[in-house]
Amino acid sequence: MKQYLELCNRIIDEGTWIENERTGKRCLTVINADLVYNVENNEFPLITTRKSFWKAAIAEMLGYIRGFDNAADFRKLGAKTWDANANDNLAWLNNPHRKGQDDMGRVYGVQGRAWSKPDGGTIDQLKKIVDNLKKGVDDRGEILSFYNPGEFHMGCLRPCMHTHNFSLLGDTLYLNSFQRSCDVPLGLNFNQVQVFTLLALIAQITGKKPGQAYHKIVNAHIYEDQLDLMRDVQLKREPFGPASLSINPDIKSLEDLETWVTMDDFEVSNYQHHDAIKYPFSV
Ligand SMILES: Nc1nc(=O)c2c([nH]1)NC[C@@H]1CN(c3ccc(C(=O)N[C@@H](CCC(=O)O)C(=O)O)cc3)CN21
Ligand SMILES: O=c1ccn([C@H]2C[C@H](O)[C@@H](COP(=O)(O)O)O2)c(=O)[nH]1
Repeated sequence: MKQYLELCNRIIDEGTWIENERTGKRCLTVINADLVYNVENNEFPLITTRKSFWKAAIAEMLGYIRGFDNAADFRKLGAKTWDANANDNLAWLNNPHRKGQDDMGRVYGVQGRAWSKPDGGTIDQLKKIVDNLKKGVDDRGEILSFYNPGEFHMGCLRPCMHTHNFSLLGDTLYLNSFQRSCDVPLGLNFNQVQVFTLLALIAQITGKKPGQAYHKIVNAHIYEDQLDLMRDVQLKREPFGPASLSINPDIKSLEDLETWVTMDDFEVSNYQHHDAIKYPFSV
């Protein structure tokens, strides 16, 4: 929580106003932030200075693991987060690659599970990583990358958290996650939960101990219409202590994650929080 608050304060104290053409809004922006999550001790990085809808964040991550390309599938799991980007963005609505209502195109999980090879067929990056880690192998390239510039024109949004790089030291699993662009009031609240949970889940299904997760953010911003709520409401509140996450121990394989897992398989304890804040969302 401390590192989140420090980043928010840093943006407010030192940020530069930058025009953003895609959304038509100005963003108060800083470059580079490094966050660390202690998965080993189960210090779940939930924001306490407002209510965090952590189940939707995990649902979104599970949808990426499953390779979803449709906002309706995310909704069924419990995340409404892709509705606007799939259905309310004019550039995407007019894109000939859009397959209809709720289609997101070739984004995130599609790249992670079915990256198109120029010579035909697809690559399942996540399955390769899980198979290797299960065998105790780290080939120094255990990388899940959603960033495929050759297919940006076939998706509704370029991935923000675009690369997850796993490492094994003995039987401890580490994760470095890279994010190019971060909506700190809305997106980061979710992304922190996702980085933590991704390491916890992959460690669980590969039989490894989770260590630390390192989260690198390049462009960290607050949109102009979010600034007052962040500065005058959220940052005026006193944070509470950390929560912890429990994951159903029956989840033992990638196939389990792909088939029967729901949000009922995740529970949070000791989550004390202030009231929800409704931040404006920019499409
Ligand atoms: N401008 C922008 N910010 C983002 O954070 C973002 C995008 N666009 N586009 C792609 C995804 C979608 N994400 C989202 C979308 C919506 C919420 C959101 O509305 N959160 C609310 C309510 C959540 C709920 O009720 O489930 C929140 O209070 O956290 C969060 C992240 C993160 N990403
Ligand atoms: O997981 C996510 C996904 C998206 N965001 C934010 C970051 C930006 O505010 C927008 C994406 O806009 P770009 O113009 O493509 O950078 O979505 C996030 O914080 N986390």
